[in-house]
Amino acid sequence: MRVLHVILFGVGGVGRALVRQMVEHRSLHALRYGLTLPIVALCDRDGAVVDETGIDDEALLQLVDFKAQGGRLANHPLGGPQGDPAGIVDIAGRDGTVVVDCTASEATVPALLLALERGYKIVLANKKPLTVDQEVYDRLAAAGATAGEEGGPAHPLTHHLGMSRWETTVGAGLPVIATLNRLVASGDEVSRIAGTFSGTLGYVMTGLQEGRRFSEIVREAHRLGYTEPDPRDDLGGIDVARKALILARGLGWRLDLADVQVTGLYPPEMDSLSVQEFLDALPQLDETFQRQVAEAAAQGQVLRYAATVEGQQCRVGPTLVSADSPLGRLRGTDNLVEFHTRWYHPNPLVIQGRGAGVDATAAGVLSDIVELAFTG
Ligand SMILES: NC(=O)C1=CN([C@@H]2O[C@H](COP(=O)(O)OP(=O)(O)OC[C@H]3O[C@@H](n4cnc5c(N)ncnc54)[C@H](O)[C@@H]3O)[C@@H](O)[C@H]2O)C=CC1
Ligand SMILES: N[C@@H](CC=O)C(=O)O
Repeated sequence: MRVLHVILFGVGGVGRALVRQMVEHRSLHALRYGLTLPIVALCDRDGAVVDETGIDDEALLQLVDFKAQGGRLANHPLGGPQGDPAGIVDIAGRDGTVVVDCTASEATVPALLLALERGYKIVLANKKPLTVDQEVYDRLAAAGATAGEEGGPAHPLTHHLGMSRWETTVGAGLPVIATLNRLVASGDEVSRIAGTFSGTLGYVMTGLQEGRRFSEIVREAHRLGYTEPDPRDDLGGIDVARKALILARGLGWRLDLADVQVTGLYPPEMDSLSVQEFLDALPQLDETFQRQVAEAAAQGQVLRYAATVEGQQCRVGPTLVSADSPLGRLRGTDNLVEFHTRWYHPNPLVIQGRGAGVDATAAGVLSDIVELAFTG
């Protein structure tokens, strides 16, 4: 039996769905792939449960229920405090370990880098480690590869070869990163990537079209687990900007988050509010959106939040499109990603489907883990 020991950071919506799916599919993985995936550490923001033999399934399910009710692992009878993710990798890691990041925090970066230094594998749903400094991206992406020709970093697509996966960082469970990597690996020339990359903003825009109030739809998207922990990351465009940057860096472009041109959907004075205050203040934006959507509808148009990666530049922001266009016909959390390339021309290669949701995302993370068990 092949064994991959799992250290999981983040037991929020995606992390909990992942644990449930891992437990549910244990026999599938054993019978079909001869694979077992013991979870040796489960970590939240300030606590952890560690068991080097693998936390048993009954305890895992109990722990995710405890987390769903707002519990902290530091206070659980099986758990204890932790303030240092790299320390967890140090004590719980061993040959054949995969570190899975389902947080929305930069605090995991040292743990991920340590994991790669030790020869462990990594899977990220978290976009932040990939969108901080270019140097961190290079180290995460180039793991396991030899240095580039002048001793510089190895090519930033080498993660595809075996040590790491971050498929769900763009388009949740949709195969966007795998497609990008395959296009690049084949020598195809990607000239433009465009579309709508946010499940939350798709849900909001199509909800507005149905005549619903902006505030009501955003609160619902938050409750359903589509938004980032702070929904301003979605509404301000920074989450889509991160996705655009991940795609651009995947093409080998050397850009930073500050280089992405971002237009947000709420006024900057709302940045100083707490998350709850922001959610409470949303009705003040209802009328503006209602008017914009009505004006657009009168012209046969709808509002979408679009992204473009082209000519060494990334741009994200609201735009009006024909209600009859591919973007205009999208519904709910669906994303649409077009790859315009030398071989996919004039018609682009298109990926479309659910782009947010904890179950689809967790399933994407689980596929990444299973794939990594057979690489490297
Ligand atoms: N929800 C979705 O549809 C999708 C989410 N993602 C990404 O997956 C990640 C998780 O998303 P959700 O589960 O929805 O968010 P969430 O807010 O429900 O869960 C994140 C969890 O990480 C924990 N955390 C924060 N810092 C930590 C640390 N240093 N160590 C351990 N745990 C820490 C938080 O306490 C929280 O419980 C995010 O990065 C998000 O961008 C990606 C694709 C789709
Ligand atoms: N908040 C994000 C979740 C996936 O990355 C979105 O709505 O797309």
